[in-house]
Amino acid sequence: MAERPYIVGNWKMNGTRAMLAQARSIDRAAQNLMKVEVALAPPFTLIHPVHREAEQIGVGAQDCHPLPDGAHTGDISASMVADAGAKFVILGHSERRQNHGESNALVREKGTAAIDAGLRIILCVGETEETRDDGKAESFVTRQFKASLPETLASPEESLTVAYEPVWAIGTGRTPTVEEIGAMHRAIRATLVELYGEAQGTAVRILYGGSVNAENARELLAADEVGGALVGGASLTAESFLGIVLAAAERLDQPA
Ligand SMILES: O=C(CO)COP(=O)(O)O
Repeated sequence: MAERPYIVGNWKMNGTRAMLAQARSIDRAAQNLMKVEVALAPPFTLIHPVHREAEQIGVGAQDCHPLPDGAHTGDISASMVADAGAKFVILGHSERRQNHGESNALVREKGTAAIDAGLRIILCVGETEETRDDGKAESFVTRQFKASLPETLASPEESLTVAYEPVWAIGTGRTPTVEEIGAMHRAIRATLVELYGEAQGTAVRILYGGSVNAENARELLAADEVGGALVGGASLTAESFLGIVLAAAERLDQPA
């Protein structure tokens, strides 16, 4: 695992101001676990309130529009989430690809807009169960990843995190094996090195996401090339999320 693991909670369409107590607890605990980088991506409505609570953890958005402003009712731009306190944005999540028909090309445009607005991006990729059963998971994800990335990235290490989230593992309680995760993460790593060279390509963190919880985190975080986790359901309470953060911290203390 990378030197400083990155554990990110994606609250999806969950959370009202009552959830701020969870964010506060997570932030306070993270202050004693500095060797793990902890972040939350609440819904748009809570970005600024969570930002105001957070002394230690990073705050991000779950999406942004590719344009900076204009007549786009109901949309939120990258500079708007940055203004609210977001430091990063999750892009290309499979729920957006499925529910909003987001193409690789649109994800790429959003990524470019986010970087221009000074945000880091967490770019999500992942195959469906059918694609995995066909034996095409790695080739699919590699192609999806290349086509979703912003065309140029001045500093991939600073601006990019990749999240491998198999669609069939999200919210299902099912996860790939450690070997399957390792194989996919090695394929993504090889693509990063091909695109950005050895030094930059090896410095980008690759997170695993999909049914990560406090019980399985230790095992999943031990897979090859896993630099942290993107967590959905188990990030909604401080107790379960901090269990994952602790697993990441303990993993660091063990020999490889
Ligand atoms: O989609 C996810 C995080 O972005 C994973 O969600 P779950 O952890 O609920 O499976």
